[in-house]
Amino acid sequence: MGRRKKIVQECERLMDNPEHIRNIAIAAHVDHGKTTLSDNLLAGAGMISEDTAGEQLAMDTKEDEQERGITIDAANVSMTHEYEDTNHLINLIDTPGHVDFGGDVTRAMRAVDGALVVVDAVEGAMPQTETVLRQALREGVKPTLFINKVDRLISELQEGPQEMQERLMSVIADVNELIRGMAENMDDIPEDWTVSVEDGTVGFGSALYKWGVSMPSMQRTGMDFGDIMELEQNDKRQELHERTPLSDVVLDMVCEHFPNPVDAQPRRVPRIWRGDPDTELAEGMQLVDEDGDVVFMVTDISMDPHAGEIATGRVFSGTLEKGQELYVSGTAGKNRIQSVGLFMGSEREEVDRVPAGNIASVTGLRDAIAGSTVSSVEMTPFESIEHISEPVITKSVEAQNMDDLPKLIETLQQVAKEDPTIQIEINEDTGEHLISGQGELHLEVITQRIRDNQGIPVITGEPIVVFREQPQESSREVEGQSPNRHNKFYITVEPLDQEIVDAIQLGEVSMDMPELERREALQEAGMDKDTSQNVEDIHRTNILIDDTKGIQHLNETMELVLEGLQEALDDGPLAAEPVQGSLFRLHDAKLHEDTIHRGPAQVIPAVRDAVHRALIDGEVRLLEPIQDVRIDVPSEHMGAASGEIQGRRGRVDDMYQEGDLMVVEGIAPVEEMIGFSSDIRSATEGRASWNTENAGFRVLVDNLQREKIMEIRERKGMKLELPQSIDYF
Ligand SMILES: Nc1nc2c(ncn2[C@@H]2O[C@H](COP(=O)(O)OP(=O)(O)OP(=O)(O)O)[C@@H](O)[C@H]2O)c(=O)[nH]1
Repeated sequence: MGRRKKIVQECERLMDNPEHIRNIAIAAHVDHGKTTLSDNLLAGAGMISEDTAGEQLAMDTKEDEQERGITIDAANVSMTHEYEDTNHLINLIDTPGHVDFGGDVTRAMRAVDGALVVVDAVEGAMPQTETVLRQALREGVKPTLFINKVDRLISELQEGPQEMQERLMSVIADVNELIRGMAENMDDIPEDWTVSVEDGTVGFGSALYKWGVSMPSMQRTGMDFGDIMELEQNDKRQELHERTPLSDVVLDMVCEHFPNPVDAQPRRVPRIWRGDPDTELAEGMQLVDEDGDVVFMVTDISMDPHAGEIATGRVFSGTLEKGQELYVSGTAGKNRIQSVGLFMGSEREEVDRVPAGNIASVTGLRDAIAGSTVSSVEMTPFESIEHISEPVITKSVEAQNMDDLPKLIETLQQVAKEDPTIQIEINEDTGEHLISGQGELHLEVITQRIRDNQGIPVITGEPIVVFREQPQESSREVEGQSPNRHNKFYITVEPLDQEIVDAIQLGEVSMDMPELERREALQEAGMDKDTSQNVEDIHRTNILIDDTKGIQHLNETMELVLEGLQEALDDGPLAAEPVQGSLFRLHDAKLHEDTIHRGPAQVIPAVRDAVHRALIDGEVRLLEPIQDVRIDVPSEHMGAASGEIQGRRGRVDDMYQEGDLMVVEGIAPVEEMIGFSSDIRSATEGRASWNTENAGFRVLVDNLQREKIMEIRERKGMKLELPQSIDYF
């Protein structure tokens, strides 16, 4: 029997014993070495050869990932590891580090109970380190730390023991400060989730040279830091690897410090599922009961040329088997499982069954999307997976040949299914479709995959940024009238407090939650009690409050009112961009006695009209997406680097020295950052490394408002005039 088959068999044997399972993700800032580390673990588990680990990048399976040298899709692998004389099953997900693919990280966290956060010893904790820690904690996933590239401190930077120790301690202190800050507001996160060398939740080493150490490993092998420095300095890396192999150190840490599903699920389930806790179904999830009802959360959808669409995710209860007919949340009817499997890096191995507590990949769930709840009985779905960042950039895609149009539409629908951080607008009339995503690279990768993998020649437009509209002040009460003049709505708007906007964005407040819970969450975010009791709708990050009393027929008309509100908010009054962060109050309404005269054709335009008028009266402005920018450069290029931010309508907030480099930090509009990569490279002779992170939306400066609004209106084929009563620019 082949080695691989043996590993699969061993995995199957261990799947029924949740105490010996660990579901983990490896996450980090881009280029800190996750994929090289994962390769080491695969080699340690005997799945790829020791020699090629780190060169082969077994987890970056797609051609474009190998070409670009970065991870784009999260990849799964199941492996076994012997710890304290017991074999353990480890289901591991390697996640992308580039900010554009953050959606994959968020989804991966739903499937796992532990996150190994990798930090580059030289660069230290970086913006993406903070983001992945936040993503982990929000899902109730326990972090541990691996400080990578320690070889560089020794061989390249030639640091002495004292200096090196100080640097490593400061990385640990930074990571702990982040964890403490985030966990402060999360009641169910245990206090001891900070990491420390002493308790073995921190490892150090070099993924490239395949060695690693931790306090327990040093005690076991008898090696200390002095031995390591000596071997590394004398280029005896092979010996170092043999005496203290990275994979053993990390996998021991995983088995010792990450919770198994039996420990994790009772804590995690209440955080991610709001169904009735006193049911058999809930009990099945709490106990990781393989004989319970099937509950499977899909965290990833991918396409396999042979097997078709594969849904990967976490089995929280019951056992997945071929032939089962399962409900898929948000869709009618059931889907039938065609096959059940495990991922072994790029390849999927079919197995007979996958019980609770494991990560499974199944085919046949044609209605599932990333985020679906799949179950044997109808149930409250899991909380939706909140993505930290909204799409900020859009590109149009058109098929070069009209004959390809149906295939292109199908492919775009598939893309939307696989990646919820993408938004797709399909326009069958013009054939010009819009893809919105997290950044230039995100869209580039998707369009390239449509071209290369699907073989559809497409024409793409220039990337354009996504805007928002928001009122800046409280409006007066305005009236909106129906075309037949028999129905009237009286509305005001005011800007919504940022704290409430954040709570909506983080999923802490939603219309899906029980009313009492929602009220409390809103009050906690600063809303007064009366207002919180009258919330009628939350759409995007806008709230409608019903302040009316005893108006006849309003209840039965409310659905149409909400439809009008939502339409008005999806296409704001300035440039038909989405409205955000506003609070509307319905003060009064006059409705016609007869239903016939207060149908959709009357009520929807009346409300839409009132909403837009209120926004205009509330000094609505265009908002543009901005990014935090951090550039690391040698000091002689510091001026050029800060110039690159300032020259883009940006602002430099801080400049300081870190090691032998200068760090320039600031913010700049996403629109101006298009093309930044090549400009910064040439401005600094390729010596800069940089990182950008989406940082929400900001009001566009006044002197660009009119110009930008007109530009967008023209692009959308709207009338080239400002909406009535906007004469204040
Ligand atoms: N010197 C040194 N280089 C390393 C080490 N680990 C990784 N690298 C190098 O760092 C670069 C990035 O490594 P990857 O493993 O691709 O990093 P990653 O975090 O997976 O990157 P993304 O998946 O793109 O986010 C590669 O050139 C590696 O060879 C290490 O321990 N020491």
